Amino acid sequence: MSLRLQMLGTGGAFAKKYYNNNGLLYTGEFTLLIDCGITAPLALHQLGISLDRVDAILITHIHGDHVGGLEELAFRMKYTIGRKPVLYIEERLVKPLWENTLKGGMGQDGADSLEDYFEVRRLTEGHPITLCPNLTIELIQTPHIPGKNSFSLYINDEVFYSADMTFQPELLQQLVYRRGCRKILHEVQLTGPGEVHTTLQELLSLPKDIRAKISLMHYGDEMELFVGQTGEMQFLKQHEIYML
Ligand SMILES: O=c1ccn([C@@H]2O[C@@H]3COP(=O)(O)O[C@H]3[C@H]2O)c(=O)[nH]1
Ligand SMILES: [Zn+2]
Ligand SMILES: [Zn+2]
Repeated sequence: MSLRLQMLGTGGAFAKKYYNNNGLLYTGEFTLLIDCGITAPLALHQLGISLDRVDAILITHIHGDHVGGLEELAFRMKYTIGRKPVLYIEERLVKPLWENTLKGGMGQDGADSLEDYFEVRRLTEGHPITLCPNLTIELIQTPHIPGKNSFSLYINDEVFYSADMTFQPELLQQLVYRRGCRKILHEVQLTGPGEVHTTLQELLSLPKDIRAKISLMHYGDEMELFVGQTGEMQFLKQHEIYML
């Protein structure tokens, strides 16, 4: 069965209408949660998806809209389901995720590491890993904020899912023209000066054949004002299921 993607949310860090930009990737036999932000537990609840149906979580980087739901998810798994969630995480994110984000709430009763709550599967950038027979993911490090590691995903050697990142036209061209990338799910900042994100104006400067492969996500609450102004690029919609 081919891959399907359902976004629990498609909003940027401060968006209220569209929830955090977190997605469920379905292979038919395996379900991966890509990022688990503050709104992820509520979004799963509203969709009627129990935590038990999530086989693994993968995080792209450490910001609240991407990891802020991990405490609730792991506590509920521990105390109500009795199972540790599988967590795919780039090796350089392990320490900061525990020491700087989760330890304050979850360090208790002798629990003092990420492994006390998760089945941790460490990833290395540039080394693809097969999560199940028809799902392979390669992490590609992409610039976001100086000093903060952030990793985009290259799925099954043909679909690019951007983490939060600044505009990287050479990477997008290399993926499309040299690696056969046929779909790009890309974050976008609609207003203001980008700085730590990729702006709509920057994406509009890409060649038309690349724009035609892009769907937009991680946008602000003003999204509707921009419908019709994004060229060939379409906004991903929350909850809709897309074939990848
Ligand atoms: O140097 C900085 C650092 C952060 N921020 C904001 O904080 C948000 C954190 O989540 P995000 O990465 O989805 O989006 C970020 C931006 O909205 C910023 O504008 N400039
Ligand atoms: Zn974000
Ligand atoms: Zn971020």
